[in-house]
Amino acid sequence: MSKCSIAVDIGASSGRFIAGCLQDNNLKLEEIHRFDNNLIIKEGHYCWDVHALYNEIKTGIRLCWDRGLHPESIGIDTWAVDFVLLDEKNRLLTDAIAYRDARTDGMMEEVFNFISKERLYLETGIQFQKFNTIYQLYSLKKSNPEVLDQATSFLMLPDYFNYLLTGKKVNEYTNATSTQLVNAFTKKWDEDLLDLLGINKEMFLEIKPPGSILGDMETELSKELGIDMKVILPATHDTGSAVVAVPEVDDTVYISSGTWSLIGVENPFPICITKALDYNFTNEGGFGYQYRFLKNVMGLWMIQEVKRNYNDQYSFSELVELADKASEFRAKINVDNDRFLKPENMIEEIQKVCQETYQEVPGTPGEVAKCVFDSLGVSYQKALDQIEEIYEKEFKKINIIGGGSQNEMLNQLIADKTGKEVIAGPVEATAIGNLVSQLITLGEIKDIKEARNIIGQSFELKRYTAARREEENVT
Ligand SMILES: Nc1ncnc2c1ncn2[C@@H]1O[C@H](COP(=O)(O)OP(=O)(O)O)[C@@H](O)[C@H]1O
Ligand SMILES: C[C@H](O)[C@H](O)[C@@H](O)C(=O)COP(=O)(O)O
Ligand SMILES: [Mg+2]
Repeated sequence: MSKCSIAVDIGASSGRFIAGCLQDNNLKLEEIHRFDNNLIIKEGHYCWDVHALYNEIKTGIRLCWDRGLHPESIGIDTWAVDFVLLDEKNRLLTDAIAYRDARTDGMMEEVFNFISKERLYLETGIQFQKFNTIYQLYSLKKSNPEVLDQATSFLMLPDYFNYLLTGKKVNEYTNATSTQLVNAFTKKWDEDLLDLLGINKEMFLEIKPPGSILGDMETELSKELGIDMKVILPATHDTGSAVVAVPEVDDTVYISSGTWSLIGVENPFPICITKALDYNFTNEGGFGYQYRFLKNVMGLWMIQEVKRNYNDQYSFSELVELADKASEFRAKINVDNDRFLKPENMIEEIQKVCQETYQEVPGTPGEVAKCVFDSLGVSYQKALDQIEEIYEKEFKKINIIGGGSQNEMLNQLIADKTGKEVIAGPVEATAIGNLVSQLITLGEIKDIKEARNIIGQSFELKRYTAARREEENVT
C-alpha cells in the first residue's frame, strides 16, 4: 500500500486540506477540508487569524481520522512574507499582521537610507514590494523596539504552524527568501544586512530546505487528534509549491493564478542584473535550490474584492460570464498600482481610475469584471515581454496554475493576446506540489522530474491557442 500524505495549502483567500497518494503511478487526491481565510482587524492592524487557522488544521487532521485515513506525513504552505515573533518562553509577542496592512507605508524608502536599492537587490535578488518582511520588521523596530529585543524566535506563518504541531522551530528556505533578508548566493540569513538595519539577528533560526523532515507531531497532540504523522517541509511558500506542480517547466512561463498572479520561469541561478531590478522581478528560492524568477501581478484579489463589494451576490463563474457578455467594454487600468492593494472599495477605486484616465467608467458587474480581467491580461503581456527581453528568447508556452486556471475567458484572453499556447491546470497546483515534495522525501517518488511526469498524467490540463492575435498598447 503506498504511503499517503496531507497537504495543507492556506492561500490568502482560502485554505484546503488535501490527502494524496500514488495509485498505479497516478496521484490521487481526496479533499478533506476547505475553509475561508479572511483578514481580521486587531488593534488597528489587518491581521491573519492564526488561532482560527490552526484550529482549521486540527479540524482537518481529525477529519482524516474520521475517514479512516492513516497519512504518513503532513506539510503546510501559506502565502509569503508574514511572520510572528516568540519570546524566550515561546509566547507570542506579536499578532500575525498581514502584508496588506498600512504599517509598511514609507518603510522601504527609509530602509534605502541604510542600504541602496541596487545593493539590496544584488545581495538578495528579491523584488521591491512595500510589504516584504524586511520592511515589516523595520516598521516594528520603529514602533515597538522592545518587542524585537525580547524576541528569541522569528517564525514565518508555516514555521509557526509547524512549531505548534511538533515543538520544533526552523525557518523553511523558500519562504525565508521572500523576506528580502536571505542572501541569494549563500542561501543564509544576510547578517550584515540585519546588522545594518539594527534588527536582532539572534532570533532568526536555521534555514531548512524543502523536503526536510521536521519531526513527529507532539505526543499530546497526536493523542488529542487520534493520528501521529511526520511533519515534512514542502516549499512552505505556496507559490514555491505551486511551481513544483508545473508539469513541464522547459520553455514555459508559468502564471500561478490565485489571490496574486505570479508570472515567471524556473531558473538554476539568480538573475540580479539591472534590467531585472528595473522591471522589479524577484528570485525567490525554489524546490531543489532552483530559483523562481517571477513578478507579482495584483491578481484575482481584485475580483475577490469586487465580489465582496457586490455582497457575494455573484459567484466567480457568474462574474466571468457577465464579463464575457460585456464584450464592448474596453477601459483598462494599471492593476499593479499600489492603490489596488487594499482600497476601501475596489469597484469605486477602479471607476475612479477610469475617470482619471478619461476612459469609459464601468457601471455593471460585467463591465467591472471585464475591466479587471482585460487589465490583468495587459499586465501579464507586459511581464511576459520583459521576461523574454531579459532571457533574449521567446517562450513557447504559458502554464496557468491555481484557482484562476478555471477562468476560461481569461485563459483564452491570454492565448489571444500573447499568441502562445496556454495550458490551464492543475487547479490545486500548490497542494499537489506540496504533496509530491513529501512523497519524494518518503521515497514514493524518485525526484521532481518523475513527480512532474506523474502530475502531467494525473490531472486534466486544458489547452488554448490564439483565436485572434491582439496588439494593444498598455494604458
Ligand atoms: N469556477 C471558477 N471560475 C473562475 N474563476 C474561479 C473559479 N473558482 C475560483 N476562481 C478564481 O480562483 C481564485 C482563487 O484561486 P486560489 O488559487 O484558490 O487562491 P488562493 O490560493 O490565493 O486562496 C478566485 O479568486 C477566483 O478568481
Ligand atoms: C505576498 C506575496 O507576494 C504572496 O504571498 C505571493 O507570493 C503568494 O504566494 C500568493 O499566493 P496566493 O495563493 O495567496 O495567491
Ligand atoms: Mg494559493
